[in-house]
Amino acid sequence: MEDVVVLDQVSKTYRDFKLDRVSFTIKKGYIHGFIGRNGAGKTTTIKLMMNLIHRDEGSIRIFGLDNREHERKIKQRLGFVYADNHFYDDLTGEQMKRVIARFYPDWDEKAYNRYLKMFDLPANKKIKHLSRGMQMKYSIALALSHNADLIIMDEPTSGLDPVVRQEILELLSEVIQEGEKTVFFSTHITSDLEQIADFITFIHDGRIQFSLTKDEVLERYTMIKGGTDLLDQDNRKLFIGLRETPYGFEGLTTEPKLVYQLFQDQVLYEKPSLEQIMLYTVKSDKNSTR
Ligand SMILES: Nc1ncnc2c1ncn2[C@@H]1O[C@H](COP(=O)(O)OP(=O)(O)OP(=O)(O)O)[C@@H](O)[C@H]1O
Repeated sequence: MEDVVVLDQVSKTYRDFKLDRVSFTIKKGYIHGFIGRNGAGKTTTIKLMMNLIHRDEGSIRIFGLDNREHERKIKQRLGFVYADNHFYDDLTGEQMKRVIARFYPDWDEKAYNRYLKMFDLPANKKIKHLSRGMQMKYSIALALSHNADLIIMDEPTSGLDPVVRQEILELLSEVIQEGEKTVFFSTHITSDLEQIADFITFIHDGRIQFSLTKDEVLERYTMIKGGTDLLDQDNRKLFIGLRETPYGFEGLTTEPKLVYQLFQDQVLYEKPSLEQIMLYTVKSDKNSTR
């Protein structure tokens, strides 16, 4: 598998936050999701990749090139979609397109018109008069129309209704079908990733918790449910995170075989959702830093 992006030990310190030695790779031809809570460091990481802010340490290579030394060359092959509308509000879609198209020798007018139609986007309406969903679709259409090999998006589906979100997810799946293009996007919406992501990187408090294929993530963790009377000081250590109620406990583990040796059929073994994995991993982190 070819690496499109390689982050190696990338750090950035703000007054109250440190992005701490972040390393992961993005593989060509796949959809790669980037999850984490508010303030975990997703936007900071993306800004570093886009060379919008300067890293303190580490290296970032995109298409095999250093992202600072070869910024222009890289950006010709890259489509970047922001969470908020960064277009000139008073321009119409058509006027905006003319501004953007000039920057890209590979601009594909036919593709642009096809995406406008596919997304049902009016070309002659002022951008400020488009809904949020439409603005997002418009940004994606622009990114795709200059034939970008890599699309990077910061929270593309947040604040959108389920129908528009689904349309965008389907489009992204279509984009990678031929194996030439790569999509990387950050989100809080784990169900979007369950649906379409091939790879998932999870960041918490400025540190990467894991960067794996979706199948590896789902195989790694097991959710155990049973009565709280089964728990003692020792076997609690088998769980990454535990939630106890008067009716029983629910715990996430990466050691289902050890749990089975102890509890066998006294507990239930279930596949966790990505959301549960995120919640329980974060919880355990809180406990360990107390
Ligand atoms: N320019 C800055 N100066 C100081 N602190 C900053 C700056 N930019 C971001 N931060 C801090 O860095 C932390 C990480 O922010 P970041 O925007 O990367 O998180 P995020 O994971 O994208 O969150 P969200 O999901 O809410 O967008 C936050 O605590 C934020 O306050």
